[in-house]
Amino acid sequence: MLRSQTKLFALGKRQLCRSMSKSCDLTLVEVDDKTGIATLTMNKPPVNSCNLEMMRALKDSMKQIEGNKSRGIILTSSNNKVFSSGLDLNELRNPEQERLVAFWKELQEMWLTLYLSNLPTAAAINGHALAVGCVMASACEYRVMLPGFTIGIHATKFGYVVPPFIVNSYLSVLPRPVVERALLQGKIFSTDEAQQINLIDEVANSKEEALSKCASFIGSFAEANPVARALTKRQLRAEFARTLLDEPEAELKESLEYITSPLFQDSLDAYLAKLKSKNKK
Ligand SMILES: CCCC/C=C/CC(=O)SCCNC(=O)CCNC(=O)[C@H](O)C(C)(C)COP(=O)(O)OP(=O)(O)OC[C@H]1O[C@@H](n2cnc3c(N)ncnc32)[C@H](O)[C@@H]1OP(=O)(O)O
Repeated sequence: MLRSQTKLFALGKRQLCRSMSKSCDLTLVEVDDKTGIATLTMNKPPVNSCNLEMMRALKDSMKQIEGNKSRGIILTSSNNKVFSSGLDLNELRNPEQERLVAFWKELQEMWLTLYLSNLPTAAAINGHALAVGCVMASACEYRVMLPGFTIGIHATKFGYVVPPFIVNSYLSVLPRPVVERALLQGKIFSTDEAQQINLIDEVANSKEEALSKCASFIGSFAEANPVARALTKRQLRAEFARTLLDEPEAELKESLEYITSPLFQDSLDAYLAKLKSKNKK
């Protein structure tokens, strides 16, 4: 570990995850030695779907970055077509109770860790960002997206009643009437549409440019006291995180009841069949 870190230091980069546990394969963390900004790359082929292990890896990586006194986090993907395809739908289909409980708790914790991170956060959206993929991007403080991709929360299209913390992720970025219409329609936005409604802040023409714009955003806090910044952010965001901070068990119970209902399971079956059949044509 020490030897590879030293070598990477010499190249001007610190790579944190090199020889860590297996979960690190799902995420890669690289800290720029000059700026102190960490790039957290989702790395779960084929489409960065979030299963239990992926969400645990994301949460652990974010905690590791915070503990390492980095100056900010840029969330991105190693797949140049897909930022994240959202929750792994296989986790929701005919789930085994114990795993489903662990899965949902991990989603709650991963979202809280990102949404309330002490550090400035930015998403370099270098591919489609669907459902929880969009939720993760919205939980960041800044979003830069590449052209020609899509972003949105389309849960109502496959029979899911959107939980309050996911609604709040949107509400912290978009005005209420826009959120209401987008969620009820299950609207997926193109990059241009997302920029028009301010779901994203900027468009970049390459991943490098997106990362650089995210780094500039994080750099804009150079003059702010990190503790004052972090506490003010927490204060501003606490209201939207309230359900999960105060009553995670109630939210868990409600979500589990819904996920295991025949109504949801039937819709999910139909949706998954459609998704799979696309590749057989
Ligand atoms: C219950 C929660 C509360 C409400 C919130 C909902 C949260 C969620 O996040 S649910 C997840 C919803 N996500 C989706 O509906 C995304 C579906 N995927 C796609 O539209 C496309 O895969 C893509 C645009 C992301 C990428 O397209 P591309 O052509 O590059 O890849 P594919 O050939 O479609 O996919 C490859 C492979 O991966 C499987 N897959 C894709 N997404 C998921 C997923 N979310 N969970 C599980 N599996 C997924 C897809 O079926 C393909 O599998 P096969 O190779 O076996 O056919």
